[in-house]
Amino acid sequence: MKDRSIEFIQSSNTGLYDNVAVIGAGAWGTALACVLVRAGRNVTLWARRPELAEEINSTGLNQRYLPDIPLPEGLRAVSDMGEALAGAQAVLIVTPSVSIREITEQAHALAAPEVPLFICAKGVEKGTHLLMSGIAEDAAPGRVIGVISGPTFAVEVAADAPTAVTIASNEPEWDKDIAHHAAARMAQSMGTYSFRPYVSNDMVGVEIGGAVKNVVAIACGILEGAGFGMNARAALITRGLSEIKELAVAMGGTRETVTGLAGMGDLMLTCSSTKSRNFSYGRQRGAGIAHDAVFEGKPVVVEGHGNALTVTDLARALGVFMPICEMTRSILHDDVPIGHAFAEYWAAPLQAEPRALDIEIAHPAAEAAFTHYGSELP
Ligand SMILES: NC(=O)C1=CN([C@@H]2O[C@H](COP(=O)(O)OP(=O)(O)OC[C@H]3O[C@@H](n4cnc5c(N)ncnc54)[C@H](OP(=O)(O)O)[C@@H]3O)[C@@H](O)[C@H]2O)C=CC1
Ligand SMILES: O=C(CO)COP(=O)(O)O
Repeated sequence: MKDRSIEFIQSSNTGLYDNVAVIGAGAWGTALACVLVRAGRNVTLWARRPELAEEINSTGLNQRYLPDIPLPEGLRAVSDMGEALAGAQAVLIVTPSVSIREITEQAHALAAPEVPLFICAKGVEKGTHLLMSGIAEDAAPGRVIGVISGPTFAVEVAADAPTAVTIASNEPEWDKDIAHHAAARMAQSMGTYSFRPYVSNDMVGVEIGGAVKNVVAIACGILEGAGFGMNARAALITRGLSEIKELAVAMGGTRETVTGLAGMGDLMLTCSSTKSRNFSYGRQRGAGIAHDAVFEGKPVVVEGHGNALTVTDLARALGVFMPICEMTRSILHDDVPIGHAFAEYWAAPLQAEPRALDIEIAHPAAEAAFTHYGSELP
């Protein structure tokens, strides 16, 4: 049967957010601002450095974050957050996860109270174990909070390549009044011929996918850098999905969301391309390059590095076992040699698939795995 509420949205523009502020002019913030301009919205992009705002306005480029990609006409950048938020009907917050609390507090103080905030960073906060939406609910009490996530390399989105995302928000009873639901309004406000948003009311499921896939992508990169083949990568992606599923369900999300764009979609993308900073970081570490020398020593946002700690802290607190994330944590944060960490994972007692069956069988060659990988790898 046809979904009549969706039909209503398609035939109505009353719910559009005409004026949108995008907070953060890095790769992802600038790419999302491009989408919104192409969708016909009035967009103000906030850059914390005035010289970056000036470059975007005067050259139509953001060379540091999106080299040589022409930005659409009509995109206006400012470095005063108050100016960016004046008149905004919706706000996208697109800075790295460690800055989301501070930036959300600032935006909350400046934006009109009815304006929803959509968080576009991926991660879990250190100490509190909060997802990005949880931080925002803390930092901006009483406000509608949404998230945008999915398999989306910024460089492709900025270049107008076909891309699908999931947009979720924290409003109750969204199915009863979908035309006025913030996720649906934002989906309609930013959809273009190339950019296809899906809507969801499972923020937790959407966010767990985004946070954990970066950790698994580092693990996949490490194994590739260390010389493993595609079989090992496929195993990690699949078992990584199982870890995402277990954590999401423990947090109140659904398995279905995890198999969607923001879970499986983003996991597949990030674990299989050197366009991913997380995968590339892992690949360099796997090839024996020290943390400080990765990306030739230039600072690059690699969310999975810090999230290897925060995701496993969260999982431990909930009693969820995430062996791939634990392996990654031990390599990145506890200096465990890659071969040893991998053997620890690979030589664990054999289990059922799915793991919910809770069966453990002795590994017939656990010692050999330690001998083999422990001595073969860096
Ligand atoms: N790039 C991508 O393909 C995608 C990224 N994301 C997520 O989006 C988030 C942002 O990533 P991305 O845009 O790629 O990162 P970038 O490194 O490209 O840009 C980061 C931006 O945030 C600003 N910034 C950094 N630290 C702070 C701070 N403490 N306070 C305020 N602004 C700050 C930077 O400003 P300055 O230039 O002044 O340093 C820069 O404008 C991450 O969580 C990432 O996982 C999600 C989907 C796709
Ligand atoms: O989140 C992303 C793609 O969906 C971007 O991945 P990286 O941060 O690894 O580049």
